[in-house]
Amino acid sequence: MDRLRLGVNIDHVATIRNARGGDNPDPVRAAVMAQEAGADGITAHLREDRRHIRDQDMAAIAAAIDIPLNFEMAATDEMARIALATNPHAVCLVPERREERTTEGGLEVAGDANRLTSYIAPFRDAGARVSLFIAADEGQIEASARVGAAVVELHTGSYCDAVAEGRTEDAAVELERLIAGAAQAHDLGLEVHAGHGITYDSVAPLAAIPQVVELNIGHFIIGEAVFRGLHDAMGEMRRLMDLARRTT
Ligand SMILES: CC(=O)[C@@H](O)[C@H](O)COP(=O)(O)O
Ligand SMILES: NCC(=O)COP(=O)(O)O
Repeated sequence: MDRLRLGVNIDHVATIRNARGGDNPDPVRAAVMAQEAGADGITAHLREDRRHIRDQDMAAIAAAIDIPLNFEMAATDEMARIALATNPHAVCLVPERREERTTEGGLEVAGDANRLTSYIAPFRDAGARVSLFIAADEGQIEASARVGAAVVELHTGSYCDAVAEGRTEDAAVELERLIAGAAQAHDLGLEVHAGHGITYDSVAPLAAIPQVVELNIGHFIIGEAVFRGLHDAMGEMRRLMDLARRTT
């Protein structure tokens, strides 16, 4: 199997910065360090409420890195304007609710297919790969192919929560859902990514799904970097990913 790509999400460096205001710690520096430490891409989520990444961060990250930038955002007109001006390698459309603590559930694609088809078109024309952050649900996967996305990123949050909370039966059910979803998406011609809530404890079974070519991981890596540095935190994740890939 090909080497699995590791996209590092640096949102939560900005969360720490914003807790105090000012400029430190700088998410742009984190993006450059992650690149130096072997990240295959940088993911950043410009939320509508700007709770972590801000507009100027996105432009600065895009200018500072040489690896692909995956611009996560809600499918709004405001975000389309900003993202098209930033010219990212990829945009990943995610559902957003201001009251949520973190991204809950996947994007509703099946029920919003006409609007999303038109929304995606200018990104495709601009050469950006469009990814949809969805639950591993048959109808949403089928709709993602229909609206013209190139990529789906399967939401791994429920699986990772079950692993973290020791709910092994739930974890097994969620993992089966992700395995089936990855196969379906791949058969429909979609590139398959996965992400959300991934830790050292939950990464291996996800990395072993053969159709998954990229994992996007942020919160855990940034937290772990507090204790062991970004290079080591990423290195351990890389090691676990490569090991799982080799042993399948
Ligand atoms: C879509 C996704 O999974 C990430 O962008 C994540 O949402 C970032 O962290 P927050 O949800 O805490 O903003
Ligand atoms: N799209 C998922 C992502 O970028 C990382 O999510 P998390 O690891 O911060 O939960």
